Amino acid sequence: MPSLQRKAIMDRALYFWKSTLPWSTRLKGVLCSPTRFLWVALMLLTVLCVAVQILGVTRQSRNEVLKEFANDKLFSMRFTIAFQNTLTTTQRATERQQSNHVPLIQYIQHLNQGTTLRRERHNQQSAKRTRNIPHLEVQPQRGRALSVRVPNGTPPPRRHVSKATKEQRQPGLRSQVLLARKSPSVALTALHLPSTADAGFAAVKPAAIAAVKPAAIAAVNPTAIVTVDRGTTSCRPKTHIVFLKTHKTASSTILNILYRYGDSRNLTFALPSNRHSQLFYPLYFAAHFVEGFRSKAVKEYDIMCNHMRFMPSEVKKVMPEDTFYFSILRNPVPMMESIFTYYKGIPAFHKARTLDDFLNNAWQSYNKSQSNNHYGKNLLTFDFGFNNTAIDIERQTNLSISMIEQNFHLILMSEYFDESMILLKTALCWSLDDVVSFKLNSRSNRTRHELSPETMEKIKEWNALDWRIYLHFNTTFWRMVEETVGLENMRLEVARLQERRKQLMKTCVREGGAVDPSQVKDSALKPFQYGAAVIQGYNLNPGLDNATKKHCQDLITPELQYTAALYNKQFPELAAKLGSSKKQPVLKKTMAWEARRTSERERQSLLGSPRNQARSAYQNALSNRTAANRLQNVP
Ligand SMILES: Nc1ncnc2c1ncn2[C@@H]1O[C@H](COP(=O)(O)OS(=O)(=O)O)[C@@H](OP(=O)(O)O)[C@H]1O
Repeated sequence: MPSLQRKAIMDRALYFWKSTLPWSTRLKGVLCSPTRFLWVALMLLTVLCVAVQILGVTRQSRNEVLKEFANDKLFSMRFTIAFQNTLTTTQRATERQQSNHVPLIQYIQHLNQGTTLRRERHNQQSAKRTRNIPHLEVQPQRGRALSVRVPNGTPPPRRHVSKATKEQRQPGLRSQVLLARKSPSVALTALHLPSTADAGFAAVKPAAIAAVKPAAIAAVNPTAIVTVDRGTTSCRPKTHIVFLKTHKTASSTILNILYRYGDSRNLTFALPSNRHSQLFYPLYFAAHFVEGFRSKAVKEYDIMCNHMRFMPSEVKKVMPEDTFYFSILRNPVPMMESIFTYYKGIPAFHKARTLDDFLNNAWQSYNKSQSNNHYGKNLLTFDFGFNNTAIDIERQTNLSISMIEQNFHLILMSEYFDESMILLKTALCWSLDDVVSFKLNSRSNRTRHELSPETMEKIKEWNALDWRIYLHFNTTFWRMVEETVGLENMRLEVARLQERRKQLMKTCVREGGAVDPSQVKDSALKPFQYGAAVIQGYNLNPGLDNATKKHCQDLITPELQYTAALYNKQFPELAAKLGSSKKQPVLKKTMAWEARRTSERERQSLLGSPRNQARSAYQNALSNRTAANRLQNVP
């Protein structure tokens, strides 16, 4: 290119460069131009895009790190934490006194979840660790009665107390019942079994107590109730009580004892809301199931005792910290026979003609997801809040026992009902009259069935969790008897209790005992009839003075009627509202429906007598369902 031409091009470029507007002027131009919004939008969009990109990259890299962490560490950490919570509750009993709620929810949820091998291994290790924890309060010693002297003004170690209770604030020596920590592993061979457990399940005679060999009891190292020397000061009756009402364990009779005690002293019951008779069983208990809890209408509850599926952290939200927790177990063999008759309508039992039929097929056909089938397997385990269909029996048993011992002060035995009442009155500092009762909710002999030894074995296998828990607490029960009341003293106390019951029965009851529902004259006193069972009731003697009549009537009032009466007493306004707007408290519809589905043919075969006798028994039972019964929930 000629140099002149090249110079001309350069001059033109220089001119163009010099003649263009400065940046600020150009920017001004852009911002003031009609398309300025477009430019601003484009700019913002660009910034946004860049920001999203940066965020994406950061997140991705963080996820990578977390995934790696979760794979390697988090899984085992979760269970370590869960078990550390358990260990902490055990180990740091003193610290727990400052805390209202033991962190048990995760633990129980964990127990109820399905298991993997990895979890199993970890759990076994943790269970072992739990077993090895020394107890902080009292170390039970073999063959020696335990006593702890509490000096003046020093609060004794307690399980659920964070602040000094009324009792503790009182100077002087007091009576306390403390739960000594024990090993959940049970020497099954050394257990004292009820002599009648496998042979007809008759009530145990007091003589059986004397037959208990202290050596057999001392061979295990179970939970022990430890009485604290009370010196000259008499103990103060406990009025803060939780009774976990298990099913078919004589729990309605205990409920009646608690109802009468609380009713006569105007104590406040933590009753189910909306005039239900149960605390929304089989759901896990939640604090808001209790009437007056959410609305804060009740300041303090004294007694909680209706059917529930136990959830300790929620119960503790409702009940005071110095609450006494107790429950009752029954030999799973006779218990299963009772359950099969009473809950004949549940899907698991529906097709089985007999209990043997059910047990022969249960391992293949039992469907745990069908509603109400929990009644058919390890019902005690279920009621205490654990997984009733767990596969690892050993592990689940150990954990259940451990948890029960951490949460309950006393576990009673249905087979030793009278002995249980003496233990209870000792633990609660009640009088003998406070624990006298008549047997409630018992079946007519017509609806009982003898079990063969083979069937008994099948039941133990099918309910292996309940069976082991029962064996364990049967042992601890006798250990408690020995260490708190003493065997000889127990025999005397039981005799006094039985004598008192006999007197009362003579005063109160017309036929001298329970009769079939068809013969109960006062419909308000007829017990609820359910499934294929014929539940007996009582008739009052005529001509009783008002005070005696009231006392006698309370003794024989069935659960549903008494619960409704207490609700009406505690919540008159709500009861009035429910009475007018909702005549029927919410029925457990599924259960009622399933009960109806049980065919008459099955009922007849269950009643076990000739066809016409069975039919008339069934018709009697049906015709005796009172209006009150129809309105209430299934117990
Ligand atoms: N005092 C005493 N001693 C021993 N056994 C007793 C006592 N009171 C009730 N029972 C028997 O307990 C069975 C009823 O249990 P529940 O009241 O817990 O049943 S329910 O879950 O509330 O429906 C029921 O058992 P079955 O008769 O075998 O069904 C009652 O007979």
